[in-house]
Amino acid sequence: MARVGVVGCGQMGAGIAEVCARSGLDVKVAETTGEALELGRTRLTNSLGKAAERGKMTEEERDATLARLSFTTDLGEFADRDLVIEAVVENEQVKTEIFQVLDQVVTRPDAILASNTSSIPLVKLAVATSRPDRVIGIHFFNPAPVQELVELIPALTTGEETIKRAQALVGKVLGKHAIRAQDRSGFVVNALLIPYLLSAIRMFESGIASREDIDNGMEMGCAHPMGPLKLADLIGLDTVASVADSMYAEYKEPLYAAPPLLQRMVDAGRLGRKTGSGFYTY
Ligand SMILES: CC(=O)CC(=O)SCCNC(=O)CCNC(=O)[C@H](O)C(C)(C)COP(=O)(O)OP(=O)(O)OC[C@H]1O[C@@H](n2cnc3c(N)ncnc32)[C@H](O)[C@@H]1OP(=O)(O)O
Ligand SMILES: NC(=O)C1=CN([C@@H]2O[C@H](COP(=O)(O)OP(=O)(O)OC[C@H]3O[C@@H](n4cnc5c(N)ncnc54)[C@H](OP(=O)(O)O)[C@@H]3O)[C@@H](O)[C@H]2O)C=CC1
Repeated sequence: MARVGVVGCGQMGAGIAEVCARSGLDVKVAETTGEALELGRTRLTNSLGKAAERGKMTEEERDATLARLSFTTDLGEFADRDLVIEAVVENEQVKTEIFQVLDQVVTRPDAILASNTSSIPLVKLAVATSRPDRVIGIHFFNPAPVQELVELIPALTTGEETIKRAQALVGKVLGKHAIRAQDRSGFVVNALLIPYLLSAIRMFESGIASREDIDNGMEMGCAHPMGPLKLADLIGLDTVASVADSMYAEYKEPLYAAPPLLQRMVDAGRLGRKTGSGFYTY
């Protein structure tokens, strides 16, 4: 799998593209507009600069990584890709439409179409294509260049060969640790993490403690690298709400229901770090 396509260059798309290019793969990244592409390119270049500054790679390696990356606003340029990883907004309709387009444009018969979705059932994306045996969830964690884990989520339709190839890519090529989960909304990590984040938001909303005390509680009391409200801001409050909605739709359990404050913050465009304001100001 030498040629990879990444759709979406937001925080996850940029991180996934960086991870793949750092592992020696030829990576093409697609965004909808030139403006979004420039933002994504800057995000990626800054992250590589930080990696070089922190001694995670040499300046030569950084430049070689950048040389393996190309950018486009035309998904038609993905014809020769061996693997495409979709990382656009957590919206089933948008993702389904992208899978339909990818199915048309990616011409290699053995090419795999993967999604970085956090919660949308993979089978829904698989059946939108003519190759449901070659669709799989490859779910990275934020920030992708730093977190070691990747969840592999085969849909009911995914073939064994696709699972084997995805597993080899994640472990041998990208050097990440893969865990397998069934195609149930939230998989392993978000099924545990999202109710925790929602509980913290409910705790804040009901005035039990300040945002700082909630976050310090989990950072200093449980050695989490960041407290739940800071983490929700890192993930993006729109994404947290969408993941909660998908999980609520799947399980109908109150613990997955997005609290009103989360919904109002999304309505207000306070999405966390990516918009400069969420539970904190950045
Ligand atoms: C929603 C979903 O579907 C799933 C999800 O992703 S849920 C979210 C999962 N993510 C988390 O839980 C994040 C929790 N937070 C953390 O892990 C940390 O706070 C953090 C990594 C985000 C930032 O940590 P920090 O210590 O404040 O930042 P920073 O010092 O810049 O970086 C931490 C390490 O990563 C390295 N790093 C940072 N950027 C890097 C890059 N682009 N490339 C390589 N390494 C990098 C740093 O060098 C540092 O490594 P050392 O400890 O060896 O020096
Ligand atoms: N945030 C996180 O911590 C994690 C998120 N995920 C998953 O990764 C995916 C992306 O999340 P994240 O990167 O955080 O979100 P962001 O909001 O940072 O980025 C989403 C990107 O998708 C782009 N986009 C939207 N529609 C299209 C389209 N039709 N074609 C191409 N690009 C498009 C957006 O561009 P524009 O701004 O121009 O609309 C934006 O750049 C989601 O499925 C999410 O659930 C998985 C793991 C962790």
